[in-house]
Amino acid sequence: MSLKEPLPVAPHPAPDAPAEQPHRATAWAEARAAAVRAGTFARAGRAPLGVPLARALGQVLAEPLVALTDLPPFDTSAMDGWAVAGPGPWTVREGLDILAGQAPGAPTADGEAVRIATGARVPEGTTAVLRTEHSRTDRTAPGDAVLRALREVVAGQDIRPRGQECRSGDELLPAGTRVTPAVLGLAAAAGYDELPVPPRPRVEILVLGDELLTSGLPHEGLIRDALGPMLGPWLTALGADVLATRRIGDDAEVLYAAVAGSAADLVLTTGGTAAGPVDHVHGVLHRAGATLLVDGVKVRPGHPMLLARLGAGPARPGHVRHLVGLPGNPLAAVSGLLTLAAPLLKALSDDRPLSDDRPLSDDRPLSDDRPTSDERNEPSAPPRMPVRDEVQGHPYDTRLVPVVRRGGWAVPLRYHGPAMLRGIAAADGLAVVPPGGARPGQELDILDLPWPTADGAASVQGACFT
Ligand SMILES: Nc1nc2c(c(=O)[nH]1)N[C@H]1C(S)=C(S)[C@@H](COP(=O)(O)OP(=O)(O)OC[C@H]3O[C@@H](n4cnc5c(N)ncnc54)[C@H](O)[C@@H]3O)O[C@H]1N2
Ligand code: MOO
Repeated sequence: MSLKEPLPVAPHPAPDAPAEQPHRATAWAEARAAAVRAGTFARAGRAPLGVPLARALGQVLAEPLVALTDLPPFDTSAMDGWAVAGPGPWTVREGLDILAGQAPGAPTADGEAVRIATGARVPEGTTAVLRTEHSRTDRTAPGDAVLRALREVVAGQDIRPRGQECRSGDELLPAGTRVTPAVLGLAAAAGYDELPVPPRPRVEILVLGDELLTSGLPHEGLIRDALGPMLGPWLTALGADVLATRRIGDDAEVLYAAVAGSAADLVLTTGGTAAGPVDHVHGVLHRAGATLLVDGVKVRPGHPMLLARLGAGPARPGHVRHLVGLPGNPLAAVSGLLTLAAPLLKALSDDRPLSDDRPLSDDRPLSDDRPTSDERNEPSAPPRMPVRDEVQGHPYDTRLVPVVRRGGWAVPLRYHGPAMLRGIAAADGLAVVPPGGARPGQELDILDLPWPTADGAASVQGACFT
């Protein structure tokens, strides 16, 4: 594979270009759609994973739950009492009590009765179970007794016949069912040790930058890594399995080896997306034979973000891997996370069956904007809210602005600069501000954060508003 020609964007304006020229980066909504396409494409090659019952809770069934046995698996006594054969009174077969979990007892002959416990296998020849409290035994001689019924006995009473609930091979639940505690119980009863669930997307985070410290205070030009501690938990909250967060520095060789050797479905890099002397992401992608699907997005902050398809990597032949390059500025990285990584991961872990109305591809021309039915509802429409205050817009690009929800309004927060996290840390979501800005009262899409927010109440305290 090679870099796509022509590139869909020119991320860096020519030196003599006037400021604020519309660049050829991908429009924000189209970039999200491209990320969905990438996730959907990668999903097609993923086989369900068998996980032990205890780990399946909360996931969805990747395949229908088909009974592996008849339920009940044998004719079962529903009560403690007597297995009887034919009409009474019955001769009691002493010393042959049948308990649950035992091998089948000897067949009962017409006119015989044998003691039986709830859940025990009903012996062949049994025509009914007589509850203890509906019976009387009269001793006729030492070791001999006769059993009499105190009520009418109906054939088959208190016997749960084999297969009453299901036959082996019956579909008990359809694919896509959420695994609840009750589903775990049913699955265990039906013979399952493991359940087939969609594999969680595996993500590896590569944090670039020689200037980053992992502890202590900034000093001598060095700053704290704000993205390493943030991205892993954020991706986990999005349902990903985070394999590792690795600090790579600004070493192109180490970055190449990490990208080429990653077994993850999604490699997420931070920093190094621009054109500075140590911004190695583009060079490494080129060397790795990656296909750039999105190279720059018309969004502020975060416009140098990118999405690429990588070669298969070490995990298995045909493994579809992608890389999302997040810009280094921390709020720009959040923007890339919500624009590219989150929709890709959502599509990758979507548990609805794939449609077959059009061959899947993650790099069909941007001009082909007819959605497949897999994409039709994706990314799912975010909630909308009126914005309380005027929000300044970018002339050509979408803006993502941290907001709190307060009294039915989205209230924009200060400290929304590309390098700042103070706004997003107090926010309930990010408002999507169209090019040109928004008037007070204008309805805006709000991107939710993948954790419970206080919907204003707690976040407002100490937050600074524009
Ligand atoms: N000539 C150009 N320069 C820049 C452009 C451009 O289009 N042309 N875009 C600017 C924009 S916008 C952004 S955003 C950044 C993106 O830069 P990179 O992705 O290459 O990121 P870095 O240069 O590595 O870092 C940028 C900035 O962020 C700080 N940083 C990086 N990683 C972390 C981290 N883990 N935690 C905290 N802070 C981090 C880094 O120290 C820099 O200050 O490029 C502009 N330049
Ligand atoms: O991505 Mo940058 O300024 O747009 O932070």
